[in-house]
Amino acid sequence: MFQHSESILRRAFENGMHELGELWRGINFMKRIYGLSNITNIIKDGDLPYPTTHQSEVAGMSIDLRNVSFSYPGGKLNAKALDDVPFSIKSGQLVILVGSNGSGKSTLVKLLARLYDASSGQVLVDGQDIQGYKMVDLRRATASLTQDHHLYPLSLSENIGLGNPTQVSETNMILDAAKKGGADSFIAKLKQGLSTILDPQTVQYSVMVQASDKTQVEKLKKTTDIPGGERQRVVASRTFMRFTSGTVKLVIADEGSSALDPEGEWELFKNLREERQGKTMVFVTHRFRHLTKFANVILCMKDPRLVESGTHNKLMKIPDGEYFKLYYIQAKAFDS
Ligand SMILES: Nc1ncnc2c1ncn2[C@@H]1O[C@H](COP(=O)(O)OP(=O)(O)OP(=O)(O)O)[C@@H](O)[C@H]1O
Repeated sequence: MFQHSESILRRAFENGMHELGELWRGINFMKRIYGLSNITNIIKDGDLPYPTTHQSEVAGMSIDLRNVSFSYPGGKLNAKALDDVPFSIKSGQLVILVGSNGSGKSTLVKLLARLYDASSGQVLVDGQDIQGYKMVDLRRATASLTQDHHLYPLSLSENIGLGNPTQVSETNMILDAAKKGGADSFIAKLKQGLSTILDPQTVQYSVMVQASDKTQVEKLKKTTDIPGGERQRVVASRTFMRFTSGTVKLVIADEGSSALDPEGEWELFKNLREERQGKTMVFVTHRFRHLTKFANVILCMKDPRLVESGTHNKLMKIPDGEYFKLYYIQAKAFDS
């Protein structure tokens, strides 16, 4: 009797502690959301509409980097994430950005998406300084598919439909986007299909807890109702939904397929390529071998500089070159 009461008491105490922990996490989460409203955007907005009336409505974005250098605010003293990088991407080109870890690939695409401004040098979009354009127009014209995208505690249909909010209830468009993003098969296996609501406790593990709280992030990752590969498929489907807006002129895919199996990744890039009409595409991936024959330009980074650029055939003619080396390393790592 005593033992029974003690075990009930202990369980009640443990449950109470667990609930307290949840409450504490919830309060911290809310605090961080309210904290966001105090953050001011240090990137200055421009006033030029994009696309301008001179630009073709149907052409992809052209991009020129003029000797761009960049250091992260608060990063290591004098550490450059990009050093004197020049290149040109013509409207509608498919570009593959390669390089070893930490060579500056993600930083480069963050500058193209204007998440940061260059510390020196200039980024030109369709011949004009990127800083002159209205940010909202540039965002509307850019679709980014990265590892960091979030899912929301909404239905799968809404999670995909948010790519084009005006069409969020168009089931056929959403189904088509899910197919292109590779999410259709796993969604079909769910009892509630597209109507499945993602669990608010687990779906946003990366924002529910501090990223530095690694144990908690790992715990939530394990209990999440949608595993990594499937998350990426849903996020990719949202990108395809975004294309239905007709406003996208630049597509950036930065390791947005890293959690997919090779077949899933191949399929995703094939479907992206099929949407090329009127869009410039920049793909960042360590598994680039299957893409090389489609690339107009390959940009090869080596910390933190652009060391080679050109077609696959041109770069493979530099036998001790960086691209040549990466090509064989990744071929061994991923194709065996
Ligand atoms: N937010 C940040 N603050 C400070 N330094 C950063 C930040 N993000 C990246 N860096 C540094 O900038 C450099 C370039 O990083 P970046 O992420 O662009 O490389 P990457 O080529 O995309 O690497 P990977 O292939 O591993 O994704 C690295 O030295 C990195 O440590």
